[in-house]
Amino acid sequence: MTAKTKRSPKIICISSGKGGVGKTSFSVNVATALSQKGKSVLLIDGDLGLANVDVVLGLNVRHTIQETIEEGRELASSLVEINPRFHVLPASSGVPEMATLSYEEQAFLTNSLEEIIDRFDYVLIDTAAGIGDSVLWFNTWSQINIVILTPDPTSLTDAYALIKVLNSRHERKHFHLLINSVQSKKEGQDVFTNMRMVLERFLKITPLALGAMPQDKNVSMGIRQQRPFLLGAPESKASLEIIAVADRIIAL
Ligand SMILES: Nc1ncnc2c1ncn2[C@@H]1O[C@H](COP(=O)(O)OP(=O)(O)OP(=O)(O)O)[C@@H](O)[C@H]1O
Repeated sequence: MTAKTKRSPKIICISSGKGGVGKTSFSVNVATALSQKGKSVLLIDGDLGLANVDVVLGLNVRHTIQETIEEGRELASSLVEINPRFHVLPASSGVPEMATLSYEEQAFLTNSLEEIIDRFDYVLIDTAAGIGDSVLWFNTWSQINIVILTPDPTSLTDAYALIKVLNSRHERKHFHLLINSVQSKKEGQDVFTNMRMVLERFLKITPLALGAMPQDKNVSMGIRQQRPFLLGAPESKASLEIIAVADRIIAL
């Protein structure tokens, strides 16, 4: 692919409501899997004030999205190449004001993003936790909304709250659920069925199942080693599920 090749990327937002449920780990690894399958991927760190995609990948970041918003620096200058088919757009950490962009800043960032994304097949956004403005805005900018939840009841509650807000205030109707840290396939199915019943009953939304990631020590090891578990442990249960999820994303 040359830098000038124009594409029509699929924009995919990855959110959860609750923090610490595995968004960043999932985003980094599914981006790696898509790139291994020959797709050109941009992963945006959408946690604008408390970024960690760069940490999980062990990147040496020179410029971030913050400099585009605050100084007008060209967004393309912040792109970090992981490999020719996988780029990252890092954000800043410890900058609280980045978490709440004004309407003008959001519009400026949207325009800047739209100038660079047509080089990619997939644009993935790893959002912040919670249901703050930037989370809602990235979700409405995207075509595909992935919501990650774990079997933990508080995770279900927060995922439901996120979907409710996106549905009631932003008219989003289609959600793909990724159940993370399950002990068995059955547990993943049970959590999905439970969430689907609640969403159908109270919001008239029928979610789609994207997959169930097993609890796997290779996931936390990958984070500690600052390397995708898909590369460090390609035969692990987590890697096999990530590859299956990447195939399902390609089929969407
Ligand atoms: N499938 C899994 N098996 C084992 N550990 C996991 C799994 N998924 C995530 N974890 C662990 O959970 C922790 C949080 O993961 P991660 O940082 O990806 O979550 P997050 O949702 O991005 O967090 P935040 O909301 O703070 O951005 C990490 O220590 C990670 O190793």
